[in-house]
Amino acid sequence: MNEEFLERIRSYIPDEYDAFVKTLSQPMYRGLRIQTHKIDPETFFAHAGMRLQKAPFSDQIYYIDRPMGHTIGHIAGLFYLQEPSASSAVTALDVQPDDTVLDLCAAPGGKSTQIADRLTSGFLVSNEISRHRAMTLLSNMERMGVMNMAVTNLPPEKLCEKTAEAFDKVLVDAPCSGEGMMKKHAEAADWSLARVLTCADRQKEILKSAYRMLKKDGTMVYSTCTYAKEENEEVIRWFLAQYPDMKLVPVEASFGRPGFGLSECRRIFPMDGGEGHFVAKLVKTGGGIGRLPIVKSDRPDASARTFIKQQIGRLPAYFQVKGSAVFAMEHPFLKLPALRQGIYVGDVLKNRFEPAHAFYMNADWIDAYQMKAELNEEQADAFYHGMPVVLAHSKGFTAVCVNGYPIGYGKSDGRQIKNKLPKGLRLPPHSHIKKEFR
Ligand SMILES: C[S@@+](CC[C@H](N)C(=O)[O-])C[C@H]1O[C@@H](n2cnc3c(N)ncnc32)[C@H](O)[C@@H]1O
Repeated sequence: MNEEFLERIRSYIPDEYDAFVKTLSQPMYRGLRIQTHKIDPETFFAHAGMRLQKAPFSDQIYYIDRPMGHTIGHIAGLFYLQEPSASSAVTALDVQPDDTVLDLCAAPGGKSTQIADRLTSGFLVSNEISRHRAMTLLSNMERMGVMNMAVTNLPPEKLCEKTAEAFDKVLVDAPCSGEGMMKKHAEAADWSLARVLTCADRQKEILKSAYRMLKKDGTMVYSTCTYAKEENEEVIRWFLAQYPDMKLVPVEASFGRPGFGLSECRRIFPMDGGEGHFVAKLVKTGGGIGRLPIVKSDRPDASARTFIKQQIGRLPAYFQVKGSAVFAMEHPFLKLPALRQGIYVGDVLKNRFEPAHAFYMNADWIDAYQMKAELNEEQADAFYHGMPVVLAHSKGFTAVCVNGYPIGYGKSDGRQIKNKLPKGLRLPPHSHIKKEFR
């Protein structure tokens, strides 16, 4: 481990330095956050046949001691695997069900899916500057079944041209030197002060745009997964000096410990039960109140409307049609260049409608799907390898479920269900769905 880095940690927490060093040779904390829009914790634990120990950073985050990807629960979007202390930032944001929220640095989506789990009539814009990472963000939003959202792939300064003062809540989970993730990422172990300072400059630039997008009386949370003061308290001090109408308020939480010299903030070290996070909460006392740029709803082709009514018994309030593709949600669509808005319902093709995988993953429609084929573990494993499933079922498109939770969809001919799982989501031949958390 880099000596200069360790010396800095010693200067931060002299009394706990030995305890900190000891944590560096221990395994990383792993967390599992239940997506309550899909499943309540009691039902989840009943299916899992076990209990997990709660972590202190948010309501639904638990410790796990083994990898939990490739399990049915994960594939169905019943939970998100998240470093436990990373869930602290959204706790501090205190999202209300009808909030309009911006997650400015959102990929791969741990905090965005956590925010979405707090919203009902509200709306989430999840932005990610890197195209590649934005695609991962989108696939996680689909897996977790988030509907009232836009995934954008814009530099913050471009996004704020379209959405000035439009958000009640803004999360800036800033790119950082990642000192708290050194055990996980080799590049974070390649520590240098120059890198810390470069990150601090970038964080300040991002905050300038974040400020512009926050409404008067809106709340901003700034977070990092690094211990460096230059990227944490010093960035906040700079921000408060630049924008006197931003007021630092206490993160009212029992996790972690106060920031260095800024007691309103929280710092989490590995001795506090997570790999490491910094969280600051600010309120904007000046400025104005803007609006999201909304567009009129489209009217999709009759084949799409008939299909949706058959499948979920009603029509969502808003649609967008782009070429053959139909998207839906319960919030108006935005005039914004986005990778995705709403749920991708499917495509109007010649004489028929072809649904999309995302249509069947919607967290809000789990009880609404009229066609559900229930698979056992063996059938689910075959399905996830792209195979057809031999199962008597009424003809037509159907959600394919385990314990009532969709993991994808297929088309039944009465005796067999043709597999419609997108190729990119299929498991390689030699790996298998793990039996736990089904
Ligand atoms: C700490 S990660 C975000 C993690 C995410 N919030 C989560 O919970 O899954 C920071 C993100 O900021 C993005 N980023 C990098 N440079 C940026 C910039 N100049 N403006 C905005 N975002 C940037 C990175 O690509 C990265 O995905």
